[in-house]
Amino acid sequence: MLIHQERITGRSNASKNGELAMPVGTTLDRYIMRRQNDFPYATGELSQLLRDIALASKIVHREINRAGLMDIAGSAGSGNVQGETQQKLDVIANIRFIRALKNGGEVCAIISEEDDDIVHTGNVNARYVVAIDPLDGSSNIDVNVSIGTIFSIYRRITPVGTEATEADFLQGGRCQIAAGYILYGSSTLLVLTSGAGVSGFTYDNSLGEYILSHANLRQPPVGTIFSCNDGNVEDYPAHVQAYLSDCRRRRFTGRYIGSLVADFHRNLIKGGIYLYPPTVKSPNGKLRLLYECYPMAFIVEQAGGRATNGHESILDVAPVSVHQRSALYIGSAAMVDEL
Ligand SMILES: O=P(O)(O)OC[C@H]1O[C@](O)(COP(=O)(O)O)[C@@H](O)[C@@H]1O
Ligand SMILES: [Mg+2]
Ligand SMILES: [Mg+2]
Repeated sequence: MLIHQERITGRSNASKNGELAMPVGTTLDRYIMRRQNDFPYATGELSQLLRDIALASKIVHREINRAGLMDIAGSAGSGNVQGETQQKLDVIANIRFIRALKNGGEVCAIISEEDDDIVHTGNVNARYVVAIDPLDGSSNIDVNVSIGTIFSIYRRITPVGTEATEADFLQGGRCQIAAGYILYGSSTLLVLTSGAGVSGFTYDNSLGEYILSHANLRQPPVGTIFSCNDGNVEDYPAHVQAYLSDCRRRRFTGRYIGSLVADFHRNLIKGGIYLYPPTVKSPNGKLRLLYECYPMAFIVEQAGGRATNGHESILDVAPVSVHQRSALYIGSAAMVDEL
């Protein structure tokens, strides 16, 4: 069975970049089914996997909305492999996504920001693995600022029926079958790609459904927004500092929410660049290659933007360990090229 057959992309009445022209207002479920029907050999496993992620995100959406009412704000008192203090919602989101993927049956193993090692789901006959950042923007949880979830899906390379290994996760950014993020902001939005364009679905609380609201998202090639933690600028490489002072000279707008998903999404819609260069504290960059950089790079390239670590496209960076970090410069093509 050809991998590409599993991708949820349309070819019959595809728009210019292969993204099937689905009318705004289509439910995520119907969108997934329409894609699947375009591939005679599709088994529905990837479709079900995406539904499982959507389901878990609806539960996390609910938990986030009620966080202030139910003692789930603040630190969980535990740390993760990154040496970061886990927030209670980091742990809750992690449990929710892992449980949904385990019960869904389509995923054999998971790499999560919140777990040191591979989480084996017990579904050894499943053909997909998922790398996930269950809660992105943890520093913003308690202050009611937009946060997110980021995920990346691969087809396993180890034999079905056996336990997955790190090799299944270290295939490289261009082997992602699908990737996406959920933005828990003023509305909850699921943004998704599977290699033929990018679509966004807004969660309608009253229906409990994700509805296609942003068909065929394209990032403006130029923008006037730059997003970085200004407090770290002294650490940045000289050329990055020069680029930022040039942005200021040109009276570009500095916007930094401190949640990658939220900063990325704003720049995807309006045009702009997000930068997290190496710093003294994070000499290899702060963001994690497998479940932050790769999925966002897949999405941005599908939307016409660019992502680099300063030397090469993020999707070409060789993966060597499951929690490895990378510098990230991502956004409007002309701005990243200029940098
Ligand atoms: O506080 P800093 O150093 O600016 O870092 C903020 C960045 O770190 C992150 O919070 C890292 O992600 P997590 O919250 O998932 O650990 C990004 O979302 C954000 O862009
Ligand atoms: Mg993150
Ligand atoms: Mg996180």
